[in-house]
Amino acid sequence: MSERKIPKEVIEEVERLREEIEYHNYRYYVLNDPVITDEEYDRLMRRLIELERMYPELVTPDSPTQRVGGKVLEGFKTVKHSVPMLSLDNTYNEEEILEFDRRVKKALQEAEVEYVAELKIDGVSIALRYENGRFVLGATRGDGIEGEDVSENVKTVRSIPLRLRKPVTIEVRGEIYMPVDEFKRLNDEREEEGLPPFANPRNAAAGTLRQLNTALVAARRLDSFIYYVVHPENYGLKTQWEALQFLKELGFKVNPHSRLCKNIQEVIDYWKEWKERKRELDYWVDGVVVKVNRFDFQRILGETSKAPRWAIAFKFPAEQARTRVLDVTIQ
Ligand SMILES: NC(=O)c1cnc(OC2CCCC2)nc1N
Repeated sequence: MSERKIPKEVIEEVERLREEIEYHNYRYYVLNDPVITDEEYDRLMRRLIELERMYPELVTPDSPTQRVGGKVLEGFKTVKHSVPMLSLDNTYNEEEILEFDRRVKKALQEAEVEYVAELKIDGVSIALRYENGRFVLGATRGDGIEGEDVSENVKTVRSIPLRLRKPVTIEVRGEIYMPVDEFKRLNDEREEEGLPPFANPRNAAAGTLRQLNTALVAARRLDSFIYYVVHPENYGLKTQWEALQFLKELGFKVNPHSRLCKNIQEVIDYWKEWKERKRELDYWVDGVVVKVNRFDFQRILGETSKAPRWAIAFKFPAEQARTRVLDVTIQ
């Protein structure tokens, strides 16, 4: 069949709808500050779905219509990480975090070292690749060297942009998590269906990302926080704090509670504050991730095969297992 000529105004309308819909996804899911009603948003999406159905050759992998899922995959391809996805060593108390600070200062021969303190989101690590600002790959951590290509499922996470606000080629990393109220709703649903409940939001997020039916993933509300730029020097970034700002400018959802600390004492103060305040959050956190702020210092400190020497997890005390039975006070 000869190539059907698609009217220019159709191509223009499709492109405009894509930009507009992705902009509203950004406003709603990243900024939590929508500027149109749900009805207006649905009307835009329905119009784009209709045009893509009339002209399937116009569909692109980064079209917002791909966010509603509908594919059932055979399996996930394996993908090699550009640089290993490292894990974190753990510390559990002030004495151990002070020891980390001493080790860092000794290796750097520095008297003062700035840190970035970030809430440790209890979710699933994810690597995201973009080419000229367009989403091309989402991969799980796997064994740190290789992960699974879960791109089709990642596209359903509304806070993960399909197109960046700058046309950069970049890889970023972060956490995909399930908000607590979605976790509760999902477990209620599973109980009604006679399915076993998920033990915690992390397992629920991991289990969802492993689904081969993307419509099912789209029906569950996963969210994200991005915290890492691969090869930050390629973008003129000198510190982790600058990297977090850059990620925000690109359109990623970045955790608003991260704090630049001028010394380890401020890190300890931050940890003490959030050990108490974490109940205010609608996602689970299991501690604080402490990172040396300057990238030149990170390069000097380097990594072991498993974890960086320039970052560490400062865990909150484990909560005693929540008893389902209400505490009964003896009258
Ligand atoms: N769960 C988190 O919130 C989290 C995890 N990891 C990192 O940093 C990686 C970057 C290099 C080693 C650890 N930061 C975080 N905030």
